[in-house]
Amino acid sequence: MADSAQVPTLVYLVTGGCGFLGEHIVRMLLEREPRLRELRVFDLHLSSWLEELKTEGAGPVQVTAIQGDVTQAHEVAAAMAGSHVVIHTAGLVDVFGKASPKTIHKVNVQGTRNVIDACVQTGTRFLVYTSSMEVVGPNTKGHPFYRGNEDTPYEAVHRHPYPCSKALAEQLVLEANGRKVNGGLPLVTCALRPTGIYGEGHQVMRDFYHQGLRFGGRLFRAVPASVEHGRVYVGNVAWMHVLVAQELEQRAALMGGQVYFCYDKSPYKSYEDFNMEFLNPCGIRLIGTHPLLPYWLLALLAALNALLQWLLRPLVLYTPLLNPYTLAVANTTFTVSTNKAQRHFGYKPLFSWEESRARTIHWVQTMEGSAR
Ligand SMILES: NC(=O)C1=CN([C@@H]2O[C@H](COP(=O)(O)OP(=O)(O)OC[C@H]3O[C@@H](n4cnc5c(N)ncnc54)[C@H](O)[C@@H]3O)[C@@H](O)[C@H]2O)C=CC1
Ligand SMILES: CC(C)CCC[C@@H](C)[C@H]1CC[C@H]2[C@@H]3[C@H](O)CC4=CC(=O)CC[C@]4(C)[C@H]3CC[C@]12C
Repeated sequence: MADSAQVPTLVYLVTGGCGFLGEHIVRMLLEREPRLRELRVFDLHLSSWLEELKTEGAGPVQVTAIQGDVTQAHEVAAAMAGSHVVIHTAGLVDVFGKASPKTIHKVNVQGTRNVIDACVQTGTRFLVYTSSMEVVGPNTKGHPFYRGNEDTPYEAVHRHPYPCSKALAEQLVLEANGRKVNGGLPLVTCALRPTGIYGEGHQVMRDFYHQGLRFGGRLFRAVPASVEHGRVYVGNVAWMHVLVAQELEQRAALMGGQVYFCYDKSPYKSYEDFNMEFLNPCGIRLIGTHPLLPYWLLALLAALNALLQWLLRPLVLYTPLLNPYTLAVANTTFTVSTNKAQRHFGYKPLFSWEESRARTIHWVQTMEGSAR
């Protein structure tokens, strides 16, 4: 990438740029990448905020909205022609059985293959991939991953289509590092592994909030408070993507082919206790210091939900929050403690825990249908 502090020259493409994380990446790039000339936002479904951004919020940067499908190689290649950096965040995030395993594989694995091939074909040299903590675990055996880092040994065994697809896609991205792209220069790739992301726009948080409202401002504890979950604020995940994209050229030898967990100063808590950091100030209480139902009963209900999903599939899509996979993930400690991103490219969280919390609470309070 040419160093051009004065004249913006760079063209970025963000796949999945209209999603929860994608929107934050798009806005962060506009705020924090002064070398940006054009920002291409590629997504299956284009959002209305993009139109507003194009007309008002982008300053001198040209924002180009591209409605496209990562599973269609020609669409990806056409969108990518002439771009310098790709942030590939598009993906099918489904642990509830909304999509078939085949579709999840197609979008997450074939889609990623198409992005890599398009880099090679069009001569795009820098690829940042949004992977996931799920590539590591929790594994099917429920082994805890406690304050682990990128080098912590862990038996990564997956059966669920989502983590399987993310693991395969990440592998493709890492193996592509060093491949010659059109023009003869090497591709530089990197994968970021967020833990559970939270913040403005988080759909699962929205669901929990509305469920709490339906139950008269109450949620019932389902997971022991002792099970810790790694969580990271969406603004910090977006900032990490932008920083990696900015540093990949200068530090290609160090960063190329590497994985980085996304982390910040969010506290380690159980999934539910963490959510209460935001939902409590919005009028929702978590009932019980221990799970109200014993684990065996929850496991039975989860299995029943899975059976119902299968039986009802020809008639209706039944996708409850509780299924054997979500129960297992929610009940397994998975926390990260690392400074690899700081050592390799100087990452420091842009948002403190207090700011991340305040922003998320504000979002819940102003959400459509909120109690205020
Ligand atoms: N939400 C979370 O807690 C975590 C998410 N991730 C990863 O972060 C990425 C973004 O996730 P979220 O923003 O949470 O999900 P999201 O569902 O809000 O965003 C994904 C975006 O990709 C787009 N997309 C889906 N299929 C597409 C296709 N075939 N072609 C083009 N665009 C397509 C969707 O329209 C959507 O805008 C995903 O790759 C996910 O695996 C990783 C760790 C945690
Ligand atoms: C009622 C149940 C007992 C509790 C339900 C909570 C679950 C819906 C969520 C608990 C842990 C979440 C996952 C975790 O944060 C890791 C993830 C990483 C990703 O890349 C995608 C999302 C997710 C799988 C996330 C999904 C919801 C949970 C399973």
